[in-house]
Amino acid sequence: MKFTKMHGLGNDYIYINAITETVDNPEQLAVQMSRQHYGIGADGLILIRQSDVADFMMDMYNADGSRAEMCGNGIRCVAKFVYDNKLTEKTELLIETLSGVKRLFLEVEDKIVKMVTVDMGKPELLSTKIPAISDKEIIKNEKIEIDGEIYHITCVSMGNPHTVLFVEDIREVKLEDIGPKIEKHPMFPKKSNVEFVEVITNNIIRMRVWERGTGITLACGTGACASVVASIMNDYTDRRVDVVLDGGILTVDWNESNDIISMRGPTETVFEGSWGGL
Ligand SMILES: N[C@@H](CCC[C@H](N)C(=O)O)C(=O)O
Repeated sequence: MKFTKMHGLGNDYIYINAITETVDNPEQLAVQMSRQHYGIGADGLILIRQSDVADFMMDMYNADGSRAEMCGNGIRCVAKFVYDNKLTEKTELLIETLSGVKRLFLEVEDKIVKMVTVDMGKPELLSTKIPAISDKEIIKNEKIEIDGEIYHITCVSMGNPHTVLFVEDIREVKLEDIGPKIEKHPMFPKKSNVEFVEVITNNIIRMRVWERGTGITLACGTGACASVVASIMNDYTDRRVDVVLDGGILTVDWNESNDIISMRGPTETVFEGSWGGL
């Protein structure tokens, strides 16, 4: 089976053209391929499938084999994959996900994809839709207690669930300790991605992420968008923000007139290979 390893700001996935390759058990394959030392090593697996309603479909699995509704960096890499592999010549594409169809724009110079922007759609703020169990309709700067400590959370869905926490100094956050406790907190029936954010200016935030189903990653596109939405909701930033992640910078814009979020950033192909049959 042919695969391609790609990343967006170090958020790395294994990409398979499932239009031509048969993948029987994607959940199990995601676990096997994503493992360091015994597999390829990645944050998860992304299958590119045919779509009845868009140009292509993205089918995404985290490193633990769980399926996710949306992946912001992954979908930008899917756009580069289909262009580079000549599955399309379009530089404006529609890609179906489990959270709807997204529009993508490729910036191409001399046939080389430089940057990819994705229209991520509208954020969902209703707690019932995130989903999060709460007596509040919108969870904005609400308290939760974990191990006797009080944390303030803001919850946003970008098709997938996110919990954002603002901190004074991001270097002091013990992500590997607190991340999984929030991810698996009983208030989140589908678990949650977790973002810690330090506001630098009203146009720059620093963010680190604990991803549902994967753990610490170098970047998260949906997480960057959720963090910008939470920053605006809490009056910390303007609507166009550079999000500084461990792996690089994503530019996120929450359009005031149509409520749509766009996200722009780089994508890279690392290598190609074949899996199995040895
Ligand atoms: N890294 C992704 C998000 C991947 C899915 C996430 N872990 C989930 O389970 O919701 C991104 O760039 O958005």
